[in-house]
Amino acid sequence: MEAERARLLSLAIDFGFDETAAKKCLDRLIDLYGADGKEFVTVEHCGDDFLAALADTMQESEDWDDLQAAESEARVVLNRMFEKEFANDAKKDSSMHWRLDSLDRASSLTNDEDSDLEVLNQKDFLARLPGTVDLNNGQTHLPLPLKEPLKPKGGQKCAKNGSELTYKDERTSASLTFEELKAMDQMELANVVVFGNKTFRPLQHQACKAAVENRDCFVLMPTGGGKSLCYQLPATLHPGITVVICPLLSLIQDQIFTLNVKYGIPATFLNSQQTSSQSLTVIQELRKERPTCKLLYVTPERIAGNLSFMDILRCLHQKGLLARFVIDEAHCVSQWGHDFRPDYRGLCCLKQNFPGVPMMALTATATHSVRKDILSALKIPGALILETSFDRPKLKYEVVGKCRDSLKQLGQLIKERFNNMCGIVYCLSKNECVDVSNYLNQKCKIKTVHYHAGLAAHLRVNVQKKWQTGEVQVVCATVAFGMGIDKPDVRFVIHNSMSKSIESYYQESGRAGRDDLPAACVALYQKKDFSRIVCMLRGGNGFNKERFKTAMLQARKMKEYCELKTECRRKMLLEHFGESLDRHCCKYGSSPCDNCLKLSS
Ligand SMILES: Nc1ncnc2c1ncn2[C@@H]1O[C@H](COP(=O)(O)OP(=O)(O)OP(=O)(O)O)[C@@H](O)[C@H]1O
Ligand SMILES: [Mg+2]
Repeated sequence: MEAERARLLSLAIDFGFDETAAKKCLDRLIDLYGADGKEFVTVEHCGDDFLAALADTMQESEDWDDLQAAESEARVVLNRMFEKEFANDAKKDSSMHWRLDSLDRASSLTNDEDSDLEVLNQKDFLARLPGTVDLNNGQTHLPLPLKEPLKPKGGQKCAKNGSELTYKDERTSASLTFEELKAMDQMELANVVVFGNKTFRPLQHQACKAAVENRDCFVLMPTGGGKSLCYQLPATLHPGITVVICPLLSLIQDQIFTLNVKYGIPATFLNSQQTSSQSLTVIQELRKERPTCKLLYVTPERIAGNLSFMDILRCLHQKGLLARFVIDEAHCVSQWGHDFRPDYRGLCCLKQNFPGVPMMALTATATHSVRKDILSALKIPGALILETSFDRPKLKYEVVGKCRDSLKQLGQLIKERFNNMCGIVYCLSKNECVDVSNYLNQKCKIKTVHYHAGLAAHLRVNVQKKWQTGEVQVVCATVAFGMGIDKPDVRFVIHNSMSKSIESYYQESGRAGRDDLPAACVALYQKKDFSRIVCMLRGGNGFNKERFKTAMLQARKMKEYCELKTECRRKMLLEHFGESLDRHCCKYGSSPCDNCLKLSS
């Protein structure tokens, strides 16, 4: 008993809990188990329960962030977009078009009655671009892009099994010649003309092709790898509607805006929080003989067990207009994933009810067991699996032990290594981001702003704008910052507190270096942060014992990452996702992790 007591105490201390509080809590636990249950008081039997009880007894001084606030704001924004659109529609007597005059060119390709690209041959297609191409004159150039012109980029590399794929000059303000356009297939042309991309990124073309061939497929690509295009492009080529299941309103908001406003592709949404008149308008559109919208975004609870929605899908299917189901952020399907959502489990009904309708599932974070679970839950065991390496070779992974004055340490780190560079500092709670931001501003004269889900929507937009335009250097944020944020030149992501899982860490740190230039991912670590994670997991909405255990396992793995002494951090991250890496690739690569760097020096 004494030996177990000592083990449990050392477990608590190892996880950063205060020793006196741990002793008290352990005495209570031993009392609870009583004389008969003594043999069960072991680390193996009740280690997690002990840590959980300990977390419960700790003073709740932190304001944990959750995505609820961001979600309700997104609902308001979506509602506004919706109302505005339909107010305009009443005037122009058309439906489901979010047109912008400046994007008429794109709209004319996708919104017109007979606009499905498949019915157009290449010549027709080009001829429909107003005043841009003289088909009798091979020299004429088609001006790009429909999106904001971006400067040509350096080659971005993606290594898979030793082979290197390079993608460069992704979007360019340079024009393409007629010859170049003529040599393109239908998908390449749509990529250029509708989406403003010069080339496909690795696997995008294969994924689009699989979709066009109506195959079920599972796409695994790193964060920011370009998964959306894999289903948005085929949606513009196919007749009918692509139904996209997306877990968060904030992600839907971002996609709806991009599709309608940037690309001129009509897209709409249904969620359980719309007013009945709003959903009725969408439903009427869907029930039309020939609906205009090409993509329909829905949240998962809209599908599972919803008979009226199933009926709408059935009607679309009967008319041959149900093009595809897309499950974005598919890791939410799996209980073993880092972001399990019970409603995603109900998506099995899609294949059951519509076996002939192809399905595409996409994620950036799935271990091998999660993948298997996703495929079986969605009932697509034979899906074509398309995966690129999760490696981000230009990201330098490091862990720095926190000193006593950790804020000073953070300020110095930014000043010395990332002076005037753009970055994100991730914090665990709302009050932590406010404190860190204030300290960096006042004591270190680093221009920062804070961001969490509790800020009003207009403040959040403001913060994002200031950071995006470079008016401030650093955002101190909770995990609420990141969804839909796609800034290319983030040079560093520092975790001021440990992430709750390897998956979250990979996603959050992956916001660095999207321009494929070197960037640093630094985790500041101290044991105490683990106990904060335990408190957060205990306090989370909809606490559930089983999920707590899974979350604890995930957090432990993250702790292991932070405590690696000599092993390669990149290797551990990749192995977590089932990918093997020869350590030499990190050690002799362009951005070795801190441990590999130590080895070579
Ligand atoms: N072929 C391409 N050429 C140039 N830019 C591209 C291409 N494909 C996608 N992009 C751009 O890359 C960015 C990231 O794309 P997207 O949001 O689809 O990534 P994602 O894989 O869904 O990332 P996340 O895992 O964060 O959701 C977007 O700005 C998108 O416009
Ligand atoms: Mg995405």
